[in-house]
Amino acid sequence: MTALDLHREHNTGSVQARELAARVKDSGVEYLYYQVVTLTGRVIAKVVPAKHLLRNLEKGIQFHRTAIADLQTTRDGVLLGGGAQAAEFTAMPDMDSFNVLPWDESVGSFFCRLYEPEHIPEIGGQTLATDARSLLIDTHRAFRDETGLQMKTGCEPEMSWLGEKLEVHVRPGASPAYHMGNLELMRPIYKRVMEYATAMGLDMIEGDYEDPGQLELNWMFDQCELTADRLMTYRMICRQVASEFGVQASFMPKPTTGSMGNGCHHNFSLWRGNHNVLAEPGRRDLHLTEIGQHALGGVLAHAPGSMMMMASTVNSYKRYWDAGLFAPNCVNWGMDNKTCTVRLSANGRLEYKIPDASVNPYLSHTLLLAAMRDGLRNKTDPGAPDNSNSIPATPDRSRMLPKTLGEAIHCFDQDEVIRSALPGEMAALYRDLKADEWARFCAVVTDWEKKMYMEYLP
Ligand SMILES: NC(=O)CC[C@H](N)C(=O)O
Repeated sequence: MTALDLHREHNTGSVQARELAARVKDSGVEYLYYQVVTLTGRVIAKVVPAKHLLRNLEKGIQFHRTAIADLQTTRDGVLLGGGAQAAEFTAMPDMDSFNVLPWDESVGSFFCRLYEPEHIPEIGGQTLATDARSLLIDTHRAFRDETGLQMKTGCEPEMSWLGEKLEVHVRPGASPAYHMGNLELMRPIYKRVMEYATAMGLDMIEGDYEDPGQLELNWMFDQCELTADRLMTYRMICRQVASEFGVQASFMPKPTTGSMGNGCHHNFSLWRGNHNVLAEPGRRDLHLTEIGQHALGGVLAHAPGSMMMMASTVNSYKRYWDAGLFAPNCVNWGMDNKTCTVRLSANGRLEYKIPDASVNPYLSHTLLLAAMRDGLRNKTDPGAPDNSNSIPATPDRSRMLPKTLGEAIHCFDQDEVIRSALPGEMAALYRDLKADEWARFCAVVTDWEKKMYMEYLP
């Protein structure tokens, strides 16, 4: 049986399938979005009238891959799906991802997993090698099988809301963070986002205003694959709310020079059943168990190698250059130390601060699992916690994180554990996309250069 057969069997034969069909029928949903997340974290979709649900659960939805550069697969260097072969791929809906759009309850949605179509010899019915969402689900399952542990995470997406009416005055030398007046300015927006998010299954827990226009809203931590889906849903909600209010919602990692960047810190913990193995039960002083230290050791050892995916755009790196604005720039960890790459933020919870708001959460979580598995296997020592209370402007070279996308590509190439955490074709495609992005950026003459050099006379 292929992976596609198994998915189909589940979508057609199970009690869940019958219940879902009844639920969709009763819900008044008339249209369904079949959503696919691409390698660079875009959501693409097809819409189908809901009366075809049973057919779609069985046969899936076909997408023409040549139109989707960030999902392309090749075989022996030849584009699969190009030319005469024109192989579409099959997107199979995950039934438990069903949701209804709160802003138009006649529309429902699913997230899908992707498969090679059945007629392609040898690989027909296998998972599409470039499907990061499937990769996370499979990697987490393998991690559980090997270690007996599962990863729970909570993401902290920061983002910028831009619009004339949202501009705030910042007194020179002061920070607008937590300012009540600023939060009030955002009230209609955060209320609408939280209303939609709650309706779509996110258990909202808190929110705050940070730098000008920057809002962070959090929801409850959960299994890592659910958190990843919810981050995608959250971004879609923000886009919708922005259009309702005529403003712009941006997840750009560093929208303004000199202001804080938009991070997306990942808080993670490891669980055996109901027990969080990062902490000793009942112990109150801040501590990290031996198993937690090994997992952390892996995360730190592979932080440079995974940065191409954690901070995946040219712009991402501007966040780390501004020492003092709480984005890390070297490989270190600390006990409740906000300047570090990983912070033990509470007993049982590690906060990984490299990922930014544009991250593909399926890739970031996959790489966290791969790095932790390596740390657990090798009992990697994370070193002593860093007690210094500032981000070094010039960190010790041996502990430096890559400071450009170009350097991050190089670090990825050097890290066998991280490269092999992705199927070969996915690693190659992602690297190509990023190398192309970096090369195109390097060729652009910026305003900064013009200001610096246009008038320069020796
Ligand atoms: N609240 C904070 O710790 C700020 C984080 C910071 N905005 C970042 O880029 O990661």
